[in-house]
Amino acid sequence: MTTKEKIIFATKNTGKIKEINEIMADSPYEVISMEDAGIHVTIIEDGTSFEENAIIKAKKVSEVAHCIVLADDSGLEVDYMDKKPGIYSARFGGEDTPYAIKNKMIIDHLENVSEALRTARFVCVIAAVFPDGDIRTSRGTIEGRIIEEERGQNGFGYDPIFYVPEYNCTTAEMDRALKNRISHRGKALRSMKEQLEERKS
Ligand SMILES: O=c1[nH]c(=O)c2ncn([C@@H]3O[C@H](COP(=O)(O)OP(=O)(O)OP(=O)(O)O)[C@@H](O)[C@H]3O)c2[nH]1
Ligand SMILES: [Mg+2]
Repeated sequence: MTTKEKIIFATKNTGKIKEINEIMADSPYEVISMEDAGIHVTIIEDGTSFEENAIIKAKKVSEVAHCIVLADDSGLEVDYMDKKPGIYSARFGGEDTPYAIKNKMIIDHLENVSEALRTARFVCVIAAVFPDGDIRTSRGTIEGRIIEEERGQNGFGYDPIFYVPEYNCTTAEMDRALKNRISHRGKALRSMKEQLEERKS
């Protein structure tokens, strides 16, 4: 039996952990959450881009880990809101505010805005920090638009209001495998998997 190389994922978001485990299931790595690795550090996300924040998270955990550390910084860019909430997506409307209310705030911002102007995208940047200090990043996006009411129960966060025209449904209405195949996180993580393999060879 070959043992898989351990990777720690520096996130506290259970929605992300679920998707990351699904996307990394067929990889030669065993992905462990920060919590399962017994790492409890406070991370201040004071970067000005997804890239900076992803690196801040991975570096912070890397200080107390002895293996590759990955981190995900992601968010929703709504074009009509000047790409907000963007890197502030988790904090938009208050960190502990339920997503039903956050989603309603975005819907209200876009009241009477025509379909053509309701474009948005999810962005995900994955950072890897290696034990030797090397740093890599990868980015994935998915384009869609904000609809006028929540639809669907899957996924997390803003998924119920993020409609993907090609599939005629929101990312909360998609089955998990489809979301992982086409999502910002799926794309960024698969590209990171390739970088991890390249670095090995
Ligand atoms: O509906 C969604 N479907 C997604 O697929 C998705 N990906 C990101 N987001 C939003 O962007 C924030 C990330 O902020 P974020 O990268 O700082 O993560 P976080 O604070 O939740 O956890 P951590 O990884 O920092 O510990 C999240 O909380 C969500 O609001 C998503 N919403
Ligand atoms: Mg965060």
